[in-house]
Amino acid sequence: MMSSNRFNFMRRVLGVFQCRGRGGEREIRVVMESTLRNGESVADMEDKSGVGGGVLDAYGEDSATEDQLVTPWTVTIASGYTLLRDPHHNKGLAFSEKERDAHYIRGLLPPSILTQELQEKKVMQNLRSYDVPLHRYVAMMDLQERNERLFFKLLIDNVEELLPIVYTPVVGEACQKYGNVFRRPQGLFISLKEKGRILEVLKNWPEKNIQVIVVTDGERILGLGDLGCQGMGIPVGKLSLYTALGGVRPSACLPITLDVGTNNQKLLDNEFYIGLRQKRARGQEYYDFLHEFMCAVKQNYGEKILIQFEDFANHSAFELLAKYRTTHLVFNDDIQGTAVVVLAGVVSALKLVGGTLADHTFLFLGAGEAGTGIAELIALEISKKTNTPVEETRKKIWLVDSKGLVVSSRVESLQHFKQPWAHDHEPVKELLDAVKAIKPTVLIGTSGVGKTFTKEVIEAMASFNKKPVILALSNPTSQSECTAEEAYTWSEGRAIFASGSPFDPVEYNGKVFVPGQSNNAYIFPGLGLGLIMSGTIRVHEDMLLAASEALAAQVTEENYEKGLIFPPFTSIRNISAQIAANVAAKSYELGLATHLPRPRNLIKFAESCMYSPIYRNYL
Ligand SMILES: NC(=O)C1=CN([C@@H]2O[C@H](COP(=O)(O)OP(=O)(O)OC[C@H]3O[C@@H](n4cnc5c(N)ncnc54)[C@H](OP(=O)(O)O)[C@@H]3O)[C@@H](O)[C@H]2O)C=CC1
Ligand SMILES: CC(=O)C(=O)O
Ligand SMILES: [Mg+2]
Repeated sequence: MMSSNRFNFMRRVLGVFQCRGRGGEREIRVVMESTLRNGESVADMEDKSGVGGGVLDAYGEDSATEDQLVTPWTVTIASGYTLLRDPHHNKGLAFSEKERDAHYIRGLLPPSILTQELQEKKVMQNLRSYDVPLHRYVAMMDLQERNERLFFKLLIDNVEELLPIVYTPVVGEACQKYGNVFRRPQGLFISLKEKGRILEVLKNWPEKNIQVIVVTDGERILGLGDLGCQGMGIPVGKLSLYTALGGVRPSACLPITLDVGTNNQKLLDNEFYIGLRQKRARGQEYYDFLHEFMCAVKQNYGEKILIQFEDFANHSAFELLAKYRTTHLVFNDDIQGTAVVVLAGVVSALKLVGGTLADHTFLFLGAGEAGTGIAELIALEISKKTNTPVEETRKKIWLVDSKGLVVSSRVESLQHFKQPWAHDHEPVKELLDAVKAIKPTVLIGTSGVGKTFTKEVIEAMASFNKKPVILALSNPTSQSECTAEEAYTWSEGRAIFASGSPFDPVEYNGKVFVPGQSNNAYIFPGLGLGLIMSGTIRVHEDMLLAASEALAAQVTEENYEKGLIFPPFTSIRNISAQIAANVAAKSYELGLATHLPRPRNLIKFAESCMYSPIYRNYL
């Protein structure tokens, strides 16, 4: 039944496009015909989706019933100079002779025709010639604004080299200097000035079929603090990873910065600051503004729009997540995405250090979003695996904040998210003393403060652990609790180390150690794809555990031999497909998926959803 519906749907699409006979539409017709010509059965087609840029009921015409009103959209075709200026369609020197004639671009380009591969080689060569990392960032942003497919091809093919540019650490510097590097809008800026008109502002964004929003209010950008409106670099960077690492179509991604002011006086005094020049709105004014935003997003894009909260300060992050998790498809990357990646890393580390999760003792420096988020997911996983109440499994997890060890005598003055971690213990002020008192097997840095894992701290960890697990998660590199070199040297080459921002391999005593990157970038692209492709309406904690399991399963013997607890980013698209499939499977199991019927092979389905950056041929 479904097979013939899908088949009819395709026939109908063909009919519409043929009778209109417009160039841009003929392109879609060809895609459809070649799909059918590949000899795949109609049943195979059910395992494919339009999420990745193929077939979508973009204008709602196909899903509308006969008595519903639809907007009579017309498609205008970009040609000539406009085509060269349109980043979605521009191919630069890769336009063929035929395309140059058909689209009125002859003479607007020099005569040479390059392949996409040669263009890629040229851009990489140019990028590598810049010594200043920020210049590479600006060059990448320029490319994204000029030729989107080439940008994503570069990012996908050179992920380990370019991730540190478009993402941490360089994106951190870009945010600090965003006023200087800002060129063209890459997302929506919604400020307090737009209060009461947020829906109207959303409608100004040119793309209509948005599937994922990454939103920040800029108050805790990486470990760099309040960068106000200049935090925009983060949603832009995260969403470029949604496409490059997770295969979500770029046109379905919308970066948003909510500008509610900043308490960063340096920015307020900076003549190039791009945001509102006022102190942050707090309390009712802030939450009313956020509520208007959340309602407007749902009204404009529907129930299944995924909203990723990013780099909010913890005093709003926990509250927003708690408030909207039951009414919207939301997840907080810093609390939940980080937890998923770290749980996967710790589970893989067990292969190297032995024991089960329940056998280990965890100590965190930093009891905020990342710290308590990770702690809670580890406690939940142990609880599920050992059938022990989570109140019990929390007892082997300890946290240190800026005032020292989180203990029961402090409970009255602790923020609510720290309270479950206030165990009975005498007060301990310093991390080193806490390490000596608790004797953790796993030490995790989520403080946002660099250089806090001192020589003494690492040596103490190495004194009672054969293989201490040390995760310095704070970003960017300047805020990392220690460097890879410090971890390996001070532990005499015994540490199992990973960090939030990348470090180069380290040679110690004639052996090369390859540090892993423990970053939520492993998770949110695949998790998001899994939610989108299954039409999931709410995020459930079991989906987080499913994502974590999928990531841990991707670590190979070869990786372990190098001391790695994460697979390399070079296989991230495959990893994302596995994560997406596991997440979607859980969603179907929980009855939270609306894309029905459930595709039989979820991995194949995830792969078929993924955006490809290869140029299309224009007729
Ligand atoms: N690798 C990854 O994937 C991710 C990394 N991160 C990084 O983690 C860091 C923290 O983020 P997040 O948890 O959201 O931030 P929060 O602000 O929510 O938490 C920071 C925590 O660190 C504590 N802290 C601050 N200074 C010190 C200090 N000198 N000694 C001990 N504790 C201290 C704070 O204590 P108090 O509560 O007393 O103020 C707070 O508990 C950032 O650098 C961020 O980039 C975040 C998400 C993902
Ligand atoms: C990686 C990330 O989300 C952070 O540092 O905030
Ligand atoms: Mg973040």
